[in-house]
Amino acid sequence: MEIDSERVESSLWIGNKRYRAFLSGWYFSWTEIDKRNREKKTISVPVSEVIGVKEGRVEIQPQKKVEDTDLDFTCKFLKPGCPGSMDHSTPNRPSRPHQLLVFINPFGGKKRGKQIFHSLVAPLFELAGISSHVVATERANQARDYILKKDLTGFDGVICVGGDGMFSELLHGVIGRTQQEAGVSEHDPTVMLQPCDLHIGIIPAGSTDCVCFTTMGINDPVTSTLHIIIGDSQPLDVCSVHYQSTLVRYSVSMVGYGFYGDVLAESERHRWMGPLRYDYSGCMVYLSNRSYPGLVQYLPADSHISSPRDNTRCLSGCRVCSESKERLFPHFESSSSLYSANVSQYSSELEGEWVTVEGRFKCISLTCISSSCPRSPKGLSPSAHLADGTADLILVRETNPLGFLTYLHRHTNTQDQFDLPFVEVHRVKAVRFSLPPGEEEEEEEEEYEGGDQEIQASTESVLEDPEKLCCSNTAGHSQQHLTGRKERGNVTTSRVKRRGFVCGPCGTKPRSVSVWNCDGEILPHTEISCRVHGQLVRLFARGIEDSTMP
Ligand SMILES: Nc1ncnc2c1ncn2[C@@H]1O[C@H](COP(=O)(O)OP(=O)(O)OP(=O)(O)O)[C@@H](O)[C@H]1O
Repeated sequence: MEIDSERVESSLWIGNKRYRAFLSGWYFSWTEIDKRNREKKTISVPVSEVIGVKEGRVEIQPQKKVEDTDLDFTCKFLKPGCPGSMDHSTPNRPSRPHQLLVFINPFGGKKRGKQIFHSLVAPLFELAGISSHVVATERANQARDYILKKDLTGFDGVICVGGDGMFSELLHGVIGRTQQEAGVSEHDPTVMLQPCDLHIGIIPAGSTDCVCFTTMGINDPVTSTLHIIIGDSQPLDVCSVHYQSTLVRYSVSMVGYGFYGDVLAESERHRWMGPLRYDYSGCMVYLSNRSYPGLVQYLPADSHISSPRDNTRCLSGCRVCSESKERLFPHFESSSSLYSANVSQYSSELEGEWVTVEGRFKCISLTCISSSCPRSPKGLSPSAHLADGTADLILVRETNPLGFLTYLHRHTNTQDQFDLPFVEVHRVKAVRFSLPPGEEEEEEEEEYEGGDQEIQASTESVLEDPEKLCCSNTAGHSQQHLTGRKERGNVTTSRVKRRGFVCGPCGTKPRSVSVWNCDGEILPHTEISCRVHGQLVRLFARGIEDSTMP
């Protein structure tokens, strides 16, 4: 073996073939040598993409097997060109995590969370020398509360093994904790939230896994694990949803009113059906052919930078996202913390002229990301960016059932869902929704003093009778309600007027007010405001690579 300060060289045998191997600071390469000492093909792997090296012959899958032989070693690496392997031009060298906090939802998706973690993820973590503290959740919101309250010293990231609901728990925990530590109020919609240093990793084990699919291009636990191990870092925009001056929830994938709100409300009534309930409820709500009056105000994003109809895709190393960093963090200075200190408390991102749109809508959706999933590979807004500080606002006006079906169907094929006369899409930085005059929510002063059980009970009563959804103030399970309750002793709840006549194929009463579906949770308020926080959190991900593009 030859050693100099730059590189190490040695001969190597793989099976009965001889190779010459080189190890430099950045790359590990091996070149096959034939019997006449001629060099053949070279394989080169960036050292940053080596998962781990162990003495002996080691197999991990389908079962762990170690053959302890003196002269052998096993090197596991990301195969070049595979999902997760690094494009050599990728500028930032990631720093690898050493210790991770893992939350497994044993009941998410097909209830395979524990099995997925122990058979596919844990052996790779072990090989990579990553230690993990594993918590199998016993109740909803346990992961969020753990992140908010426990000592997280030493952890380089938090991982969820579950679906979008579990991701949302981690999102709320990480953002909430970061703001608590920075002394920033989450409730003030004008304040610039502190970006979060603690990375979030997603091992898909849910029903939809939309956030994982949108940020990786694939729902595959091993690919996700490899991104975590090599410490990939993908910033992500987050939308905060407020009711008056109270934070209600954070959202990444969808805040939807009308059709999407009604489908969620309907599906909650049919939980016993399992995942089938979404298809069933989708049909029922579609057949009821509802539309709702609304007054939408939005703050447009700079249309010179990008547009939701520019036919681009946000891919790994996206130029729009990387150039947005300077705009979003003008006072950024590199330091131990990602964007620490010196950030102005108030964002200039909220400057500009608001645009107002009034009408009747089949649905209104706001999404920070494309929100793709295996059933809708292009997603709600195919050209949305992961980290440009904007969201796409999609307004689908009242139309005939066939027109709306065409709109829905185009999410599943290659046709442009925005190329329809009743659909408009805008790239925005903030949105406000209110009911037009005459349709307002009637405010009734009611003491909001419920505990968890009361929230649960009120939710259940609403689910028994979906009509209550339009007149009740169902609280979701968000941190904001729980923490907010302490601060606001006298928050008013709202009741909403509705019209009482029967129509529609499923015989339900048409309502003048729908509900908001915020990443799969029903919001307790109708008149909300939303604001996009650019690059607020970081995922162990790299964005979608060309090779994995859906
Ligand atoms: N032990 C538990 N018991 C009951 N609910 C739980 C538990 N752990 C987590 N949860 C809640 O279950 C909800 C759904 O879980 P998860 O998102 O993992 O799966 P899913 O709903 O099947 O997938 P998706 O959200 O992708 O559709 C989450 O909102 C989470 O808060």
